[in-house]
Amino acid sequence: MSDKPLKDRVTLVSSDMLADDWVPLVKHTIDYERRDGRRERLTREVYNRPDACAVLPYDSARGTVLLIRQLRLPVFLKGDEEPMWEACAGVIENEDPEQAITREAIEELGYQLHDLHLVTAMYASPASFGERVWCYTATYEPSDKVASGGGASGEGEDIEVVELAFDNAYARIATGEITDAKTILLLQHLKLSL
Ligand SMILES: Nc1nc2c(ncn2[C@@H]2O[C@H](COP(=O)(O)OP(=O)(O)O[C@H]3O[C@H](CO)[C@@H](O)[C@H](O)[C@@H]3O)[C@@H](O)[C@H]2O)c(=O)[nH]1
Ligand SMILES: [Mg+2]
Repeated sequence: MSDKPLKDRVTLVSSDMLADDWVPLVKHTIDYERRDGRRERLTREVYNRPDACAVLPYDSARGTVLLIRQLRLPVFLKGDEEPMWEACAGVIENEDPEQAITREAIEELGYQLHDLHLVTAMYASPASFGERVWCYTATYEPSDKVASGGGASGEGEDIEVVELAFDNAYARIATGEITDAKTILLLQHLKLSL
């Protein structure tokens, strides 16, 4: 078996743009040297979504968390027709991840959060997306509500903010109601840290 590092076994041959509307979808052709030394030519399609951030806010005095619900079209089209349960999340624009999640929390939840804690920066679906999601927990209390939340209606966002007892939210993983990976990760992280 080869002990060459991966970077010396991958050669980019070509990159063809298949779509470039919302974000680019690019078909890459590479020459790949397998671990056994054999060479092969592969194609892989990469959907270049930007990095993102997500947050699970927790009020320890009341034992509650804030989640959101909204339409996610790929999920809806697969037949999961209830609004998706998720942690507040958004794309990182020209800002650092903490600034991004602070902004998203005000836009989507209507809350100014405190004690941001980075749990992990994960690749949610690495076969097709280079997108890395910076996942945070945070604290909040009722007096931190500073805006209406709900997302940017001008951009088609229609976000329902739901406050739940943590145990109620956590139980919805087992029932199959909560299926979003970053949300499950954050709820499980909080469960382990309580
Ligand atoms: N025109 C157009 N607009 C889009 C499209 N996809 C998303 N948008 C708009 O782009 C904005 C993105 O909102 P954000 O809050 O920044 O991102 P998000 O949709 O919540 O996505 C976040 O969560 C996803 C699920 O975990 C992540 O995949 C994503 O990277 C990000 O973290 C929304 O206004 C949405 O309407 C599209 O294909 N076309
Ligand atoms: Mg969002």
